[in-house]
Order: sequence, then structure tokens, then C-alpha cells
Amino acid sequence: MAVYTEVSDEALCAFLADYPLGELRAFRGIAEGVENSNYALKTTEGDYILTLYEKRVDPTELPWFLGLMQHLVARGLSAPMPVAGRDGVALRELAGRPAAICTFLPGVWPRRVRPEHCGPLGAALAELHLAGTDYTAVRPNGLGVASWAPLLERCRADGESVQAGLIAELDAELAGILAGWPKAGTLPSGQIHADLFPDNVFFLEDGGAPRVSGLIDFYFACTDLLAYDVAVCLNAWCFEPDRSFNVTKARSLLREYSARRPLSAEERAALPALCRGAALRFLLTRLYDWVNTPKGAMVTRKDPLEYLYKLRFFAQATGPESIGA
Ligand SMILES: Nc1ncnc2c1ncn2[C@@H]1O[C@H](COP(=O)(O)OP(=O)(O)OP(=O)(O)O)[C@@H](O)[C@H]1O
Ligand SMILES: N[C@@H](CCO)C(=O)O
Repeated sequence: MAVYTEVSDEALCAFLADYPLGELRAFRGIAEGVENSNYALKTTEGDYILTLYEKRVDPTELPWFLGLMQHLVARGLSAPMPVAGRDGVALRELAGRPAAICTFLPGVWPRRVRPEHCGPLGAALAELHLAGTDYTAVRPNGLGVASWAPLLERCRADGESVQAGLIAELDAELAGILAGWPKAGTLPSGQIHADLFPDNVFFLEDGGAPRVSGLIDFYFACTDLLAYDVAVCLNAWCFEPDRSFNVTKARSLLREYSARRPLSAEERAALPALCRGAALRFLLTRLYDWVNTPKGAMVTRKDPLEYLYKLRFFAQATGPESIGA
């Protein structure tokens, strides 16, 4: 469940009075999502999403995230548009939490990823990167390569309870990743989503080929290597339930990405190393949550070991061709 902060009808109506959004018709809590409280709103003006930002989001970073979303939408990307109140301010407060209303995006995220989803996903990722080029405010990646050693330290005491030998394996992987990581300044960087998993990409599939209808959840977005975002997607979209890497999905994703933003020879060569790093990033954050989440806490834990086999796969990749690049 992801409605941590309850909002009464009266409080919501008073909050909405500061927006040019007409009268409230209906509202309901959305169960999906784990970070924030989300409500679907219907007003006489249309459909919206109300988000109350919970403790895992640093409130001082919200203007950067909302500013990025406004910027991307202004450049034609289908992303939630933060709606400003009558005073021009989008970031407000409700029930003691920072809060914002964004436009509602149509479509559903794919519960089972098919190869036909991966081309449109690659295209949307490239469009996001291109649209972000003139958003110049920098937000360093708090979960980037420099954070992985300290994160591994914080998992060291309890990580073995998840799988014997895990920490020694991750020590070796991290050493390999750091040794092969692209040197600063050698690859293009820009604004990346950094968490573009299937549950953050909506599609419309009205009988024909799936079309991306929107990208959501920009709260891990940051300034980092553009090709690292591609690596996150190869991890999240291109493995099958039997743990095999689906090179057809990877080729579709990369073909449609490159058709809009061609990967340089250096980016292509670095992709296996970036994929290995991205696998470690999601393994570590999941492992940290796994061993540190008290029973009954309102955070849904995800399986860290799903990323161990992905990590092993990318560690053994013989070159960009072996991952479809
Ligand atoms: N702009 C939007 N339009 C339509 N539906 C949305 C929108 N934003 C969020 N939702 C709905 O709310 C759900 C949860 O949103 P989101 O993934 O952003 O939650 P979160 O808790 O902030 O993040 P996380 O996925 O990291 O837990 C989505 O799966 C989707 O159903
Ligand atoms: N997408 C992340 C969680 C939310 O950011 C994961 O699957 O570990």
C-alpha cells in the first residue's frame, strides 16, 4: 500500500481552492508505488495525480525534480506536468507534507515485457535525454558509482544472511566495476531518469503495436552518464523470468535509442561495464532495504538476488555485441 498520509475531503477541498482546477468530483488513494502517497483526483477540469512526498524524498530536492518535469513536458515529452497553484507555485503543503498535483497520464505499464515494448522504450529514453539537454541545473547522482562502496559497507554485517558468500562476491564485483569504469569526462552526461523500470513507463496498446504514453516517477532523476540510463533499462527490461538475457529486446531498445541519439563508439564500448554497475546499484539498494527494513514497515522489499544473476551475466559479457550493442 502506498497511502501513508491520509487526506480528509475537507483538507483536500481547501487545498484545491488554491488551484484553478475547478470542483472536486472524486478522489481515491493509489495502492501502487512505495516511496510516496499518491491519490487520483477527478475535478471538473480533468484528471490529476496528487503526490504527498514522504520521508524518503529530500524536500530541498523537490524544486529540481518538479522543474525537470516541467522542462521535459515543455519540450514535448509525455511526463507528469506539475500544476501551479493560483500564485504560480507548484510545490505546496498538505497534511504536513510537501505536496504537488501533476497531470494524469493515460496508459498502463506492462506487467509482462514483450520485445515490442523495448523499441518504443528506447525511443522514449533517447527523447528524454535530448529534451533534458538544456535543463542546466545539476543534481549529482546520490546512488552513482561513488556511493556503491559505502552502501556495500552498510550491508556488510547482515548481507550474508541473505546468501552465504554474497559479500565476498560483491567485494570482487565492485573492485572489477571500479577498475573498468569510464574515466570522468570521457562519456556524455546529462539529465537521466535513473529508474526507468517497466512500472514507470505507460503504454497504450489499442490493438496495434504498443506506444509509449508517458514516463513517470522522476524522483531518482539526476545528472550522470547518459549511457548509464541505457544500462539501467537493459537490466530492467531485457531479462526473462527464466533469468536469460533476451538479446532481441536489447537490440530493439538500442536500435530505437540510437536512431534518435546515436551512441558514440566510446559509449558502446563502455556499455557492458555500465550494465554491470547498474546491476550492482539495484542489488545494493535492494539488499540494504532487505536487511534494514523493520518488520511491519511501509516499504515493499524487492528481491536483491534478482540482480545477482544480472550482475554475473554482465560481468561475463565479452563485449558490446554480446549484449546487443
Ligand atoms: N502522472 C500519472 N498519471 C497516471 N498515473 C500515475 C501518475 N503518477 C503516478 N501514477 C500512478 O501511481 C502509481 C505510483 O506512482 P509512482 O511509481 O510514482 O509511486 P512512488 O511511490 O512515488 O514511486 P516508486 O515507484 O518509486 O515507489 C503508478 O503506478 C501509477 O499507477
Ligand atoms: N526500481 C527500483 C525500486 C524503486 O526505485 C528497484 O526495482 O529496485
